[in-house]
Amino acid sequence: MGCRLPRAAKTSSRFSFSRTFCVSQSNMEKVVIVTGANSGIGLALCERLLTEDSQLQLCLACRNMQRAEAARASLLASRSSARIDLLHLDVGSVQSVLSAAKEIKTKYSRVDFLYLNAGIMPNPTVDIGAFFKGLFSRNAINMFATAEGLLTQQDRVNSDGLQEVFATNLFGHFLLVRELEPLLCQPGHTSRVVWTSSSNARRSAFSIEDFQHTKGTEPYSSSKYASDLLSLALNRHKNSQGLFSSVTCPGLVMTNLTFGILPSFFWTLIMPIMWMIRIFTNTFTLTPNNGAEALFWLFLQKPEVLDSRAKYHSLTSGLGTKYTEPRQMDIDDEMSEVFYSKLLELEKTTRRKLKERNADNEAYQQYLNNIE
Ligand SMILES: NC(=O)C1=CN([C@@H]2O[C@H](COP(=O)(O)OP(=O)(O)OC[C@H]3O[C@@H](n4cnc5c(N)ncnc54)[C@H](OP(=O)(O)O)[C@@H]3O)[C@@H](O)[C@H]2O)C=CC1
Ligand SMILES: CC(C)CCC[C@@H](C)[C@H]1CC[C@H]2C3=C(CC[C@]12C)[C@@]1(C)CCC(=O)[C@@H](C)[C@@H]1CC3
Repeated sequence: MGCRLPRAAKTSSRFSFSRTFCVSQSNMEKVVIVTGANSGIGLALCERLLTEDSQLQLCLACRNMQRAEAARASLLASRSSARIDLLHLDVGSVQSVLSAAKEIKTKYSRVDFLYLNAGIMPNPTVDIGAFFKGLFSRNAINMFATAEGLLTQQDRVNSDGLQEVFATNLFGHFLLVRELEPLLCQPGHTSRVVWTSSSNARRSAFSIEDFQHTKGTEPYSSSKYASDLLSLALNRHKNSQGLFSSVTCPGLVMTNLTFGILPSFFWTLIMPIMWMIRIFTNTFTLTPNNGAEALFWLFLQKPEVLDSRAKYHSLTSGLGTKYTEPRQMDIDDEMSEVFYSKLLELEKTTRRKLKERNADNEAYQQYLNNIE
């Protein structure tokens, strides 16, 4: 267990307002990109960031533009002068990541914070038997905090030929970081990448030989462990270029993702119990605002205070006080290094495949044009 951290001294200062952006954006205004910003923890984080720093250039990178518009409208409702851009990004699609990165590079000259928050847990199943067994064991608190042994998911292969959970929760984000390196690694400037991982990330669910988790039934847990490993590797490779990566766990938060685990009437039934459990476990943060605590707290920190081997947990006390606590991750340098090189390999093959696919499509289009 790590120590409880005080709320940091505010590092962001307020500067005169300027409406110009694009490449000419002022050196002082922070550019913050949040993936999966249209709901849940991502949206709550955006609210907190704008409340902290009204000069932010905030970019909501979302798959569903209708929901992104609604999110922007809700953010603007209380902060009409906020500077909020929308960007279409499906992190589960290689083509979409490359196009979005291109757009980011034309819009901004620098990225200060990149929150890699979008995530999925498709077709979850709860092992009710294991739940009741766990409930009366010494492991009960841990079970509520990590869902260990409780949850399985059904994954599938996406149109890029990748496992969907891996592609969305990890690889798309990795590719985005790779594409944005020129904006993230700038001389004399530090930039930050913040992953929304989970306490459900478990070494035993991850295999370096099967890092996409094609064989197991815990792709979510595996993908979150993969983000922990990757963050460590990014720090090793990129700190010297001014890029710092951190990992967070929002705790158990009631969002679309969790509401998708059990039927909604069930959640309504057990909600009073959930609020009671919160008295015994500080990981039941429950509201997106509480869940975003560690993500927001990291925004206020200087890179020098960060621990690349720690996961920053959003916690909420029984009385409702929210705070951030770093806890050491179960990761090792060797595995993170091997994983990093495997990701670089996969990046190469994926880019090559995409090029071939685009060339095939172009040739086919040409053929259609010729016979018309
Ligand atoms: N809720 C919890 O208890 C916990 C959540 N987390 C993590 O927090 C993160 C946010 O989830 P949470 O707020 O809970 O759930 P939500 O479902 O509310 O948010 C998930 C966000 O990710 C977006 N998203 C999903 N797939 C893609 C994609 N392919 N491309 C772009 N965006 C996508 C969703 O957009 P769309 O509207 O298009 O679906 C949505 O905005 C996730 O990474 C999750 O794993 C971690 C620990 C606990
Ligand atoms: C009576 C019922 C069978 C009660 C079932 C409760 C479970 C559905 C929850 C208990 C612990 C929860 C949990 C998560 C999901 C819902 C539970 C399994 C997460 C896995 C959600 C996503 C995360 O990333 C984790 C941090 C959560 C850990 C706890």
